[in-house]
Amino acid sequence: MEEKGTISIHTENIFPIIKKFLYSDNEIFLRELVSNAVDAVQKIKRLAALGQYSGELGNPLVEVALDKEKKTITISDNGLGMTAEEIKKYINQVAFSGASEFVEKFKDAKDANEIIGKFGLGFYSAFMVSDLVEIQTLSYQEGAEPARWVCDGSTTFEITEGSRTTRGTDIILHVNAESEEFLETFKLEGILDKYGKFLPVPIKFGTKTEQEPDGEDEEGKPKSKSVETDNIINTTNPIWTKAPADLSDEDYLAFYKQLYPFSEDPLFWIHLNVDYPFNLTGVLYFPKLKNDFEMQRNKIRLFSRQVFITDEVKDIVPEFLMLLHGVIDSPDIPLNVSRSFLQADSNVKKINSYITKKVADKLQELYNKDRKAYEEKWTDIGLFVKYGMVSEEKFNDKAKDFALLTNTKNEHYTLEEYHDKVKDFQLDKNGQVVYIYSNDPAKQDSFIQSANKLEYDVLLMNSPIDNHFVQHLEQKLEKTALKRVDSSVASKLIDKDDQVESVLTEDQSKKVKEVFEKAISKPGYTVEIVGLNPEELPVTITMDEFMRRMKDMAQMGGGMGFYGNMPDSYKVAINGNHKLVAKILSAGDEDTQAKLARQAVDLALLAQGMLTGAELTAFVSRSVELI
Ligand SMILES: Nc1ncnc2c1ncn2[C@@H]1O[C@H](COP(=O)(O)OP(=O)(O)OP(=O)(O)O)[C@@H](O)[C@H]1O
Repeated sequence: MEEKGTISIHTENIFPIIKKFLYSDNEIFLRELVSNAVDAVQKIKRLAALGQYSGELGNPLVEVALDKEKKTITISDNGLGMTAEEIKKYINQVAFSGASEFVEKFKDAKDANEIIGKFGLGFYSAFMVSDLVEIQTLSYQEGAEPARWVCDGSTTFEITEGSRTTRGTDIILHVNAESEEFLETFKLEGILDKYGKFLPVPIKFGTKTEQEPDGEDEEGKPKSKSVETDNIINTTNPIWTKAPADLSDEDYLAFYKQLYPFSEDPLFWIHLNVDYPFNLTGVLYFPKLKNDFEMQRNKIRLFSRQVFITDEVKDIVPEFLMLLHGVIDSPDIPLNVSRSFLQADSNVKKINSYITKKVADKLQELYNKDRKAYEEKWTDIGLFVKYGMVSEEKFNDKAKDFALLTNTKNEHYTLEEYHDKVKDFQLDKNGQVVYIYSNDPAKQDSFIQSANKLEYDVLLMNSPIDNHFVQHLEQKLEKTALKRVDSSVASKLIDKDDQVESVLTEDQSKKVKEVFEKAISKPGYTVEIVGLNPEELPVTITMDEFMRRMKDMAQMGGGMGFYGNMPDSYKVAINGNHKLVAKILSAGDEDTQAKLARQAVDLALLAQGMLTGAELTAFVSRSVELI
C-alpha cells in the first residue's frame, strides 16, 4: 500500500496561515489531540457494547509521551483506530471541507477557537507546533491493515503501510524549532492538567515512583519498596458526572478544595442536571465573598464532555452569578467554542435561564428549610440576590419572596414583613410609606440615633450593590419612597402633618440665619431655620436625597455627568427651638455669637466625619478656649 496525494484545498499552503493566526493559543493542540484519542477509546467501548466489536477491549488508556532527543510528542490511544480509507475520509477531506470558506474568513477571525471550531480543524492544530505529523494506526475492523500517514505541513500527504501491531492510534508530532517549549515535561503537564484533569479515560503521562508495602524486616517492622507506576493525570469520574443521591457533603467540599485549594469552604452548592431541551451537568458553589470581586470572577469552568474549554462563561452564566464557582459541562457546547458562537446560540440562552431558575429554587428551598441559617448567610447571599433582582426580571419575580432587608439592629425581614412593620408609623401625609436607610452606619450614627428616637426604623444598605437596590425597590414597591437617614433632619424625613413650629419671630430667625451664614462662610452651604423638637440637635448638616443620588450616579458613570460637575451642596438646618439658639440671640457681642455658631456647626460636621485638616485643628483650639 502506498499512496501520495494532495489534500483537497484551494490554497497553496494553509498551515502557515493556521500557525500565524493561532499562535497565541497554540497549546490547545494537545487538548484537540487528546480529546480525539479519548473519543476513539469511547467509540470502541460503544461498539463493543452494541455488539459490533467482539475483540479484547483492554484497559482504556490514552498516553502522552515526550521524547526530548527525537523532539517528538506522541499521543497514543487504544481506541478504534482508522483504516487507510478512513484516514483519507476523515483526515484528508473532512477537515478541509470548508477550506475555501476558511480562506475567505480567516482574516477576520479573532481567536483560534473560532477558526478551529468553524472548520473542524481539530486534528490540524497539530501543525501549530509541528514540522511533520505522522499517524500510525490500526483499525478494530477485521482484517484491517496498519496504516501510516505523514504530512509535512504542505498540502501533500503520504499514506503507506503502518507498523502498529495493536488496535489504536499514535499521533506523532515532530515539534518545530519555534515550539520547543512544548518539549518540557512541566509545560505538557501544565497543559494536561488544565484541559484534561477530568477526562473520562485515564491519561498517562510518564511514570511516578510510589512506595508499596514490602513485608517486614528482621525486627518485624513493615518495609516498603519503590515501584514505578503509570502517572495518570486525571480523575475519570468527577462528581458532576455522578448522581446527587450518591454524593455526600464531604464529596462536594472535597471537590471544591480540589478546584480552589486556597479558598474557604463555600456556603452551599447546586447540582445541575438536565437532559432536555439541552444537556447540562455541573455543580455550582456559592463562595464566601471577599471584597475583591474582580478576583473572584471567572471561576466557573466550562467543560464539554469532561474536556475543559474555558473559564470565560460570561454568556452562559447570567452576569449576576459570575461570582459563583464550580463547573458546567455541556456536550451541546462545541469544544471549540468562541465568544460569537455563545452569544448567538439559542441553547446557551436556555442554559442561562435554566441556571437562573435553579439558583432561585435553591435559595427558596434554603429559606423555607431553615430561616435562621439562611439569615446567617444573608450577608454573603444577599449580594447575589440583590444583584440578580436588579438585573434579571425573572429572577426578581422569584426572589421577592426570599430577599431580606436588614435593619441597623441586625434584624431581618422579607419585603412583605418589612412593609407591614413600618406601613403605619412611617407613612407621610401623601400616603407614601417611607423606608429610611443608612449606607454607612458608623458615619451616620447621630442621624440613626435621632431617627430611632422618633421610633423610625433604619435599614442597612451598605453593600456595594445597595445603591442600585435602593432604586430598584423604589421602582418595584408601590407608594414607597426610600430616604437616606442623613438626607434631612430626623423629624423631616417623613413629611407628616404634626410638624413642630419654630418659636422664633421672623426678625429673630433672620438674625440667627445671618449669624450662622457669617460663621460658615463656605460656598455650597445653605442655612435654614427649622422648627424641631428642642431635644433634637441644634445644627444638622444634610445633603438632599435627590441631589446626592444624582451625584452618586454620575460618579458610577450612570450618565448624570451634569450633576457630577456641580459643587457639593449642603443644607444646614438650625433648630430654632434649641436652647443654644436662644443663647446666641441673647449673647451681647457679635464675636461670641459667631464663636457659638461656628462651634455648633463644627460639632455637626464632626459628628458626620466631615471636619478635617485645619478646620479640625481650629475647632480643637476653640473648644479648649471655651472650656
Ligand atoms: N486518535 C484517533 N483515533 C481515531 N480516529 C481519529 C483520531 N483522531 C482523529 N480521528 C478521526 O479524524 C476525524 C477528524 O478529527 P478532527 O479533530 O480534525 O475533527 P473532529 O474531532 O471531528 O472535530 P473537532 O476536533 O473540530 O471537534 C475525527 O472525527 C475522527 O474520525
